[in-house]
Amino acid sequence: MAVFTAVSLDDLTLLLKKFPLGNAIAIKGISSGIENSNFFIETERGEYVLTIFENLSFAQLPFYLQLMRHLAERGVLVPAPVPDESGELVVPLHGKPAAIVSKLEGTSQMAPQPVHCAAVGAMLARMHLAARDFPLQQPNLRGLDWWNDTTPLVLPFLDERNAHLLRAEMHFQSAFAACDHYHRLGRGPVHADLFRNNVMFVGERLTGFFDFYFAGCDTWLFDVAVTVNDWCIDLATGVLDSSRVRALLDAYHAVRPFTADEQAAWQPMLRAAALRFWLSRLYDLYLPREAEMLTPHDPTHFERILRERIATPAPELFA
Ligand SMILES: Nc1ncnc2c1ncn2[C@@H]1O[C@H](COP(=O)(O)OP(=O)(O)O)[C@@H](O)[C@H]1O
Ligand SMILES: N[C@@H](CCOP(=O)(O)O)C(=O)O
Repeated sequence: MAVFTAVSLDDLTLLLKKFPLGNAIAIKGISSGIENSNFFIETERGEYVLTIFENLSFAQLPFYLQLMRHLAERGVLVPAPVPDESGELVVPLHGKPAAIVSKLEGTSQMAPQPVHCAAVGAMLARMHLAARDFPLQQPNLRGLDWWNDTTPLVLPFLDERNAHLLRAEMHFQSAFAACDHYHRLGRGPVHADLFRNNVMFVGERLTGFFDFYFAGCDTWLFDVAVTVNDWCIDLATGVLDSSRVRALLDAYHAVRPFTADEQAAWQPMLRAAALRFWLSRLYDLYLPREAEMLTPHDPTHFERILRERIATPAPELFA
């Protein structure tokens, strides 16, 4: 269930009067997704995706939609937002913010091979470079400040072993974020949630990244670590698969070469990326929002990955 706000063909017909897309032909709710109400829409100009934002406000949305537009204009494969007749990317629909973006071809590749990981690594590096001159600023809202705020909220729900892991990792990550080479890491707008379900492929051809609603400004290496921790692991154990890791990192490095500071920060960053999703999954499990309608993701998956990243030396970032 992922259509929280219903939209009829009549509603769409009215909405499209403000867009250069011709008349509405069809609308179909999309059943996957957990945050927003999404619809495939067919218009006289082609197929698009309509999103009603259930939790983000009008004020928060320009960062995400302008970033997608900025990237699309620079040839990065992301959905391009469609402006209405007055140039607005975000419009009201049933009292909530809504946007129309281009529909990506293809489906998610949930069992990626090295060839898919290489395509993701190269596009991620292109994205980081293309966003360097993006003028809007927003921090990663799921960064260290959020971890500091969230840790005391989830600690009471944890057994002693996990509470110890969380406290120790927060201590480690606070020290890491304060060290010199952390501050020398390249940074800019990052996707911050580039999991398998947020990338489309047709066969081995990557057709786009989507779901930019956790994007923010952070280190590029954090984005690489989030991506590797999902694309390059054995899902049952969290152990990194060396051929997929190599394919993703080498393809990234060929577009935006990693630095020595990034090499030094790589293992702590893989831990940071695991901690971020362990914490958000714990928070969603133990402190669900009132409107939450779906089964939360399993936090133990990222607890396992975090323990694994602490115990096992990280693969070389580059040769
Ligand atoms: N631009 C797009 N092109 C094609 N499909 C899309 C696009 N945006 C979303 N989708 C489809 O909608 C589903 C839910 O989108 P998602 O952004 O993950 O929702 P949520 O933000 O609610 O988690 C995706 O799994 C994908 O199938
Ligand atoms: N990738 C996150 C959850 C975010 O969900 P999405 O469907 O919006 O990508 C996780 O796995 O915890």
